[in-house]
Amino acid sequence: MTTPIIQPSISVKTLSESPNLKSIPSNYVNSDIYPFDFIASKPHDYSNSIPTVDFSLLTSIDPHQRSQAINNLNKACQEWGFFMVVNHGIQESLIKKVIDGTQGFFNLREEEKKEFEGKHVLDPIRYGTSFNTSKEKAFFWRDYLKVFVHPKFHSPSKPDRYSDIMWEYCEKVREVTKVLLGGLSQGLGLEECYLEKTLEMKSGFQIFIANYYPCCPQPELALGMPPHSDHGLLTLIIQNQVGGLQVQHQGKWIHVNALPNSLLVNTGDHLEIFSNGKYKSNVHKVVVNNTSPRISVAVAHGPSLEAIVSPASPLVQSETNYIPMKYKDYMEMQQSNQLHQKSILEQVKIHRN
Ligand SMILES: O=C(O)CCC(=O)C(=O)O
Ligand SMILES: [Fe+2]
Repeated sequence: MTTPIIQPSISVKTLSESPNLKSIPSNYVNSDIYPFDFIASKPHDYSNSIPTVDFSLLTSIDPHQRSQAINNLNKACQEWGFFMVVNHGIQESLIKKVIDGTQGFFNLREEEKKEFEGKHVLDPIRYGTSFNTSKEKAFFWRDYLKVFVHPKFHSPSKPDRYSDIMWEYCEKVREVTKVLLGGLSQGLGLEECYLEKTLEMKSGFQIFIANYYPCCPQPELALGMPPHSDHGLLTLIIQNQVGGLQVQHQGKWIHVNALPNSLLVNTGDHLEIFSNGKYKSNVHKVVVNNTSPRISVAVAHGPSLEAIVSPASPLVQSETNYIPMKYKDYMEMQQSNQLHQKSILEQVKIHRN
């Protein structure tokens, strides 16, 4: 049994707090859209096999250690498109502040959060629910806050100190990303700074995405986020202690059991394009539960919004596999449509038979 349709403009946090909510409104039911056991099935728990990248080895002055770390990173991106970074040097206390500040934001009154609603997908601050309610048949059990933080830093004015915390965290996470991208550039057989220069990373786009997935009375019918890949190059994710992220690997869904204090990293569509298909963007989804709200903060890093991205020329021997496109246009297209698998990447992919 499900409750009748409610207006999509209400946040799922507010909805989940309605007294005696025993079932979800029918317009949040995703189980009709996805195959029967897609949401409720127990995911494979191969968490132990998820690749781990030791960041301290990647920055080691010992060339042997560094080259082993690059091989490891290269393998993780080729085989999974997903890995966990440990020893990254971002303090646990800062990560906690980001999560607590995010909780503080979502705890604001609905009218206060609505001040940050945003009207267009390219508005630098955008609070909302689901992914794109104007295009979706069924909504997702997720509220979000999306903020453009680089090259120009924006932030919501509430709650107190959230802006400072966001700024400090985004600077640090951008530094970590820079090192990872340098390693990946070398993993592709290019110079360490090749990717950074070609994609104009000095004015690279960085977006802070805070996600709130409240407790859900029927988690077997709802989805936090549908299967999708991210735009951009690398997305770095932190979460409260609550799991829910699942990544696709060799056709199976793997539940991500995050190592304490690790950064979870997804490869995005533009890394796939830039590498001419060597590093496939990862498909992931988020499931919800009925015991604890989940908070995650995903910071996505892409080229400059003005960069026209195509496969790196040294990697194109005879065939380019992707049509060049301005990153800004790609992002706008992704954000204005339904989020579904790799549907946007498919539009620039060249299929040969
Ligand atoms: O909540 C998560 O762990 C992942 C969120 C996500 O996939 C996204 O914001 O693109
Ligand atoms: Fe994602």
